[in-house]
Amino acid sequence: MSQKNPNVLIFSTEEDVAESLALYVSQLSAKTIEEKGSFSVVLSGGTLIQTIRKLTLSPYKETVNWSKWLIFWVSIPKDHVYPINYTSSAEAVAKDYEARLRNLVAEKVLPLSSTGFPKFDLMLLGVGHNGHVASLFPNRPQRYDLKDWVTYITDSPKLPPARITFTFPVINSSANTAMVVTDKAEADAISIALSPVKILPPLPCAEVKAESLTWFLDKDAASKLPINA
Ligand SMILES: O=C1O[C@H](COP(=O)(O)O)[C@@H](O)[C@H](O)[C@H]1O
Repeated sequence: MSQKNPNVLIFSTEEDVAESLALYVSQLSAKTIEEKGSFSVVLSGGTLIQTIRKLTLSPYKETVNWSKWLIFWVSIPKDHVYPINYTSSAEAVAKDYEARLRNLVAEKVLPLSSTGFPKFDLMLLGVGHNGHVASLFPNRPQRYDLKDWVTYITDSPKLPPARITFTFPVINSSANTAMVVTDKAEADAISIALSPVKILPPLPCAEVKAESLTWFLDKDAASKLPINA
């Protein structure tokens, strides 16, 4: 994967981020469907779900070719996974999800990247105030998992404690990734992640890579970037 510098877009308001994100996703969807006939999209949880709301409104709800979309959830609070038997453990839920992904790759519904991990067309990620992405947290070993496609955590520092998550090798095999942040609480993490001065260990949100990586920030989230100082 060739890694270019990320594209950092800063908007005055959350509403402007939502507008721009809907346009970005709809254009990428149209281009990808024309090229390969489908569009695989990974959604993480959090406020991102609210920020992509404009895709469900006109003109996008009529113009996006939804029938060609494949949607995957990165980080699923165990209690919200209704189709899965949520009396089973987070470990079993993660294994089940990975097995389903492996089937989709075997059936050629999802391509395999040259990295050996599935390649999604678009990964939509938020960032937590401690710099986590998906459910890959600082000070938790899951962020260093280079083997699994899907892993689990039972002591998440953010509720709920039991979650499943894609691992970094999957996240970083994506063709396009949008990091969407619209909250002042994440401003410190954003400034650390986008600083040319690197800290060790890096925050998880600083470890996200993609062939095309775009940050969608509102002015609150971007308030601690040097350009806004
Ligand atoms: O726990 C999580 O939090 C982050 C940030 O959530 P937000 O509500 O502050 O946007 C989210 O992006 C991630 O998917 C989720 O696992």
